[in-house]
Amino acid sequence: MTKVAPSVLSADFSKLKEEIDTLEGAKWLHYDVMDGHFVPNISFGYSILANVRKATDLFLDVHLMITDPMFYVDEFIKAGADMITFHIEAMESREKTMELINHIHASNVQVGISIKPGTHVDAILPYLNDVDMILVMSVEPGFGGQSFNDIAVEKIKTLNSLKGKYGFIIEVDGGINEQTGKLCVEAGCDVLVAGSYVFKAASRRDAIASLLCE
Ligand SMILES: O=C(CO)[C@@H](O)[C@H](O)COP(=O)(O)O
Repeated sequence: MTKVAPSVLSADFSKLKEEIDTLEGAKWLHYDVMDGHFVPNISFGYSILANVRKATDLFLDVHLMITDPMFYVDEFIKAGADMITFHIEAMESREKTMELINHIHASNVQVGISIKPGTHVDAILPYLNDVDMILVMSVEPGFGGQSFNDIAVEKIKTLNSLKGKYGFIIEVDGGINEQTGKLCVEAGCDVLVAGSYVFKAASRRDAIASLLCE
């Protein structure tokens, strides 16, 4: 069954708990961390994540769009992340990448690796046996409300053909709505991140339900 992970980046931060409580039907919450360096935007960090953790039992899917994930990762683990996804483009070597994956797993937190639209799937093939999730970005990371780039669909198809062998799941993020979500699910995607489509909907429950339909 497809999972929907509403992206809290599109919520009204002045009433975060109330906003999270409207997400009926979702089991995951996507939490975008932006450092103003890896991406040209700044969002929120681990202190707010700790408050989000207190406010909800949803699975906290933390997406680190930051230059130095190893430096900050323990803070996000302490704050209550259930899954931590970092970008392959932020990593300088295979050794450092494996060190980060093993470090996160040692704290019993799941690990994802993300690729930007311009990064080929080949970049993450060496890690498929070691991670729980691959996050395919369908927009350039940094901002909500952008249009879906269908380069993601081909990547999802490629990854889907390898899923059975390795056991990871596939998530897509950026420009997801009923139509683009359907394309991704048909290609083999397991988790749909949706920001503006859910938070701007007249009925958030209906928006989430429309993504859950297979
Ligand atoms: O990571 C990001 C943007 O960098 C996303 O999680 C966005 O928050 C998704 O927003 P929509 O494209 O669904 O509005």
